[in-house]
Amino acid sequence: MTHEPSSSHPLRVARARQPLSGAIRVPGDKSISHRALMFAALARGETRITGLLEGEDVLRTATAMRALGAAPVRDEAGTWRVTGPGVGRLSEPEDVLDMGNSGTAARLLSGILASHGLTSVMSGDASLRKRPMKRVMDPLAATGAVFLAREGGRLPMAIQGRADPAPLDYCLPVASAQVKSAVLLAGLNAQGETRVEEPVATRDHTENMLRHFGAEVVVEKTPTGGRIIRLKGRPDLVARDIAVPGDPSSAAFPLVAALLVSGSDVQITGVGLNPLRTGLFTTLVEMGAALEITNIRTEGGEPVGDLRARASALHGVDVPAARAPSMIDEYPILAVAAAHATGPSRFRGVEELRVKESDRLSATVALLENNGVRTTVEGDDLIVHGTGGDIPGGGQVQTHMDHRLAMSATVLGLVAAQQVEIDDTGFIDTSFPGYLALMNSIGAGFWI
Ligand SMILES: O=C(O)C1=C[C@@H](OP(=O)(O)O)[C@@H](O)[C@H](O)C1
Ligand SMILES: C=C(OP(=O)(O)O)C(=O)O
Repeated sequence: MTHEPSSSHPLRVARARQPLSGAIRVPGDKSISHRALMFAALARGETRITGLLEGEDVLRTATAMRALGAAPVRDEAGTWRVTGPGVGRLSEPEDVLDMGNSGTAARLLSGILASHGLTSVMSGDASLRKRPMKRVMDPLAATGAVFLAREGGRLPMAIQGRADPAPLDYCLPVASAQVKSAVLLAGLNAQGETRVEEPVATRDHTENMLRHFGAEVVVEKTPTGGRIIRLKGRPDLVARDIAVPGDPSSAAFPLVAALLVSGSDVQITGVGLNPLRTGLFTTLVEMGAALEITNIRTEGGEPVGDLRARASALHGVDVPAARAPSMIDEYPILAVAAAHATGPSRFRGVEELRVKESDRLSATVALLENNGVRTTVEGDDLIVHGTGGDIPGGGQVQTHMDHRLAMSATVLGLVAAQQVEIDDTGFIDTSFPGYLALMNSIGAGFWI
């Protein structure tokens, strides 16, 4: 069942009474987990996935792949086996595909559905039904697939896919790994070369996984920091095991909590360090964070390492727009760090925050303002006026069905003078099941 606000889980968070300490692991990477299930379904043979994130978003993808004729089987926590029908061989789903809260699942799956000769209908929860799908419908329509969506390109959406999709040549108008991935996934069943150009590099898990399963992918860096990706169509994708690293976007929450709660010392092991995901770590170090990254190794084709964060007096920072794709999901928690820091911080070019699970720009502003922290929005920039460790708190937080807002609010509560009241923490399960308990294991003292 999709978690809806009617079954909300409110939480009141009080200031931490002790330093946070200990060594933890965070759940598997959400982006890689969605892709692992999808690629396994498109490959010949049985793929074994370890470390799969069993959050609600990824379970939606597993259910959708089952409806399309793949057979994902859960052997034990995080360990799954998927037998793929293979590219071009998926079967027509009998019912609506419900993608819950997950933009990644909906957008990536659109690429697969457009390039198979079947008709499908996709929907999602109240948050996902508000999010723009035109960004994938527009490029994917050039395959010959037909899309029918609600006003403004919103779900529910019907897709009449093509068994012989035309290969695409597309330049991304927005920095979006989801759109890039939808185009590449559609290219798998197209004869000839699919080409995607991105003006700014975005997370490249799709490209890495395509190669992992045996596709020919050529990536060229452009002089201005972008990339051109070429995929040879109709590759023979062959099942290969996948080890999913810990999610850096999830690690962000205990990490920032450790930096802010006085006296803390926390280690987070096995965290993915793909350079297109680590903008937050770079930014925190610029703010003066005592953040060490050690034991860097490669696991399943992705760099992985261990993090150690110790409480630090942070100062304000100016985050360039070009860094946004490498930390796009981390702005709400970075805003909490900036609220605690000394001096102002400016996050440049964060317009994409407006189309996430909530309008994260407005919701982040409300999170801080309702708790006594001043903010300014100038065009597409967010400015947070740091309090120098003096966050009043005492506010109510509306999370708008957004897991990252909810987790950011819990961290704010740990360092605010007055309790912070959060309307619903239930959506945390979309990306970080067990978050509150894991935080309690290092001393957060959440009342759950
Ligand atoms: O490709 C992915 O796995 C993701 C890409 C990002 O979205 P956009 O592509 O919309 O930037 C990110 O916000 C999302 O959490 C996961
Ligand atoms: C934006 C996010 O996810 P999605 O787009 O998959 O809903 C997120 O996890 O922060």
